[in-house]
Amino acid sequence: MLLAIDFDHTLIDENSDLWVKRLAPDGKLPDHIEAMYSSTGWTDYMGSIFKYLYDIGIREDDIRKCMEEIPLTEGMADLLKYCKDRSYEIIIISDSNSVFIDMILDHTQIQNMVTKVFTNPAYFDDTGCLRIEYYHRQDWCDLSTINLCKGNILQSYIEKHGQERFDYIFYIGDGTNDFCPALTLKETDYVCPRINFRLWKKIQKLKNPEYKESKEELPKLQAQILNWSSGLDILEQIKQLE
Ligand SMILES: Cc1ncc(COP(=O)(O)O)c(C=O)c1O
Ligand SMILES: [Mg+2]
Repeated sequence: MLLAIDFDHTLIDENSDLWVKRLAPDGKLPDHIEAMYSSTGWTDYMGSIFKYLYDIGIREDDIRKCMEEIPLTEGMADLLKYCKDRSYEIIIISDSNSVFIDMILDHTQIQNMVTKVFTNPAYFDDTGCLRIEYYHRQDWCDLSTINLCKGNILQSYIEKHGQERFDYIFYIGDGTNDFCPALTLKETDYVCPRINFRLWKKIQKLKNPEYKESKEELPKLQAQILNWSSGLDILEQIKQLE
């Protein structure tokens, strides 16, 4: 069994990149930084936010405390613990960054339950400013951001470790950037969209008969769909498969 889990709004119940903005005065960033946001990639935008926070005196400890306030999503700690106890593999694939994810995994004591984290590498430089880099630079997938294609990461992981090792693969996510990995799954796998979030809405639309009859060429989703609002919904399904 392989569990591939998104981070923001999936493992944690917030978006860590948006959450860090509360360290700015009144939670507001200068317009020229906000103007850098792009839905095709937000790594440069986040890099500018980190530089700005550094310039106004925010340091590693402030960022850590800020990250430690973010709650895990309901049922996720139970789901991870159950899977870890059975030696199932758990990977995180996220377009956040390695510093935020490490801080939160350490604080919530789930670091040792996770086999591997795939995300944009980040570090505090010699002056103490948080820096972020692209996970990779990609031009093959227009469902993904330019710096991170989750479908490519998931499939590379499966190929590297051997498809036969995983009787079932669960991909758990919430956002539009989780659609690409969802499309790479087989009929025996499960895509788990968080109810009422963007991935769920996208998949609902795909299954709608009216949309099906339209002439638009539809992406093919082969995996079974397991909608969820708590990690326990996914845990229940895993128990049924055992
Ligand atoms: C600024 C920003 N950070 C992070 C994310 C999502 O990251 P993740 O892949 O961890 O859900 C989004 C999604 O739109 C975003 O806009
Ligand atoms: Mg997400």
